[in-house]
Amino acid sequence: MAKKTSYPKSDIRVLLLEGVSQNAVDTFREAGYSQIEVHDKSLPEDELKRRIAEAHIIGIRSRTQLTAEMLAEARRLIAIGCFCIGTSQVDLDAAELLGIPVFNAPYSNTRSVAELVVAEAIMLMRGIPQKSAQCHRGGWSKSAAGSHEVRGKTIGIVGYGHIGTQVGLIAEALGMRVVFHDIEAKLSLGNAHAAAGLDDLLAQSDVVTLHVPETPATRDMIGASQIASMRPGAHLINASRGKVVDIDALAGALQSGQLGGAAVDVFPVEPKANGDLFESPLVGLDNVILTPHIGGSTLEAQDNIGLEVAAKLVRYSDNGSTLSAVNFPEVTLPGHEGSLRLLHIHRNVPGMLSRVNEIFSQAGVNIDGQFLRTHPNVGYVVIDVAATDAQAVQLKEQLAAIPGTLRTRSLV
Ligand SMILES: NC(=O)C1=CN([C@@H]2O[C@H](COP(=O)(O)OP(=O)(O)OC[C@H]3O[C@@H](n4cnc5c(N)ncnc54)[C@H](O)[C@@H]3O)[C@@H](O)[C@H]2O)C=CC1
Ligand SMILES: O=C(O)C(=O)COP(=O)(O)O
Repeated sequence: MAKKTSYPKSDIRVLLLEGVSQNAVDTFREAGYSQIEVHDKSLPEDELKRRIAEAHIIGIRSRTQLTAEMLAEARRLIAIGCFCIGTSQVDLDAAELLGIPVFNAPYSNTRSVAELVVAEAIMLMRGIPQKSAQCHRGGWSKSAAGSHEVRGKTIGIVGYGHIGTQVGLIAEALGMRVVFHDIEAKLSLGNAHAAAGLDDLLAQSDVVTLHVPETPATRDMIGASQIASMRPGAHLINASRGKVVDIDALAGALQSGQLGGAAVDVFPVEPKANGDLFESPLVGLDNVILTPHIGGSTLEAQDNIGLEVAAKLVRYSDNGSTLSAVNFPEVTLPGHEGSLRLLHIHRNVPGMLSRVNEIFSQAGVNIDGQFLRTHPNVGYVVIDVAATDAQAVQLKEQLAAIPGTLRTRSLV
């Protein structure tokens, strides 16, 4: 009998890195996938190149860099799962042009980051990092000098998205005044209000917290001149991405006392694995809370992320749905029981759909359903047909031969 599916489930290799939750493994197993390789850290570049060449599905967190060069090795890869929120570690455009959708978990660790940030705001405003460091060294300095309640103080949130809004709501419940800055117009939650701009926010905040993604526009968005616009003795929290802050400028401002303190969870360069040496100009500064990129690292968040991203990957692999892909035309698909489903991912050039349909009309095969979405560069069309096994193989080959085709798959 001719082979009807591009990849029967038993042949699909799933590679999960960076200690992705067991929930993800269970989700794949329950869906009938058996070839699941799990690593508790990211892989060195050479090894990753070898492993990714064999994988059909890869799951990573924030450490694994999937550059265009790395993706060029991924000849069999059909989908990428970022088991986190940020996706800047993946070259999303390169993945799209290879016909590979990328999925993430846009909300599952939001609350974990927000709770940590608000706790850090309290710690910083009480001078706890310095006081704790002194006690650890045998010192004792009981004093109220420089210690403040957060009640009535202003928290400035840069990036009022999922995390930023949660921080705002929790901070307001503690009696803080909340101002925010975002490049998009945002609905203010509670009594929060939009600052006139970044400088305005910096000038009125006792604590500034960053919740923007890493983009060309946010790189070094907090440098020496922005720090100079902050209130003398104010505090900075960064649990977004390391490259958003000029870390040398921050270290200078903390040493000089221009800033009162900082809490930093993310760094321009982070160790690849637990146990690797961590180096930063902030090391040794008593007024800084340093954490090893654990904003989203709670058991609750990791369990939810494992379920959410694995379910999206399974759904795409089994059914073709790309709902909530971050780089790809989004198609929500019904089940296709009884039909052959063909997926055709192509460069978005004029005339592609008519070439696709021509193949079915010439083969005398009726189309039961068709779904199309396009992005500026890439189009994704899904065609459900009643076809014999022999027709299925031929149709897929013909679709693959259309110039501009990036990838085809067939699902039964
Ligand atoms: N430390 C950790 O473990 C974690 C860190 N993160 C980081 O936090 C970031 C934010 O996460 P979410 O709130 O879920 O993202 P989100 O996409 O919901 O919100 C980001 C907000 O930033 C705004 N923004 C983008 N560029 C901006 C600019 N140049 N200036 C001002 N605002 C700008 C956007 O309009 C959006 O409202 C993620 O991209 C990720 O890098 C996320 C989870 C865990
Ligand atoms: O969700 C994110 O963007 C994070 O930064 C968390 O990354 P992690 O999964 O802890 O490597």
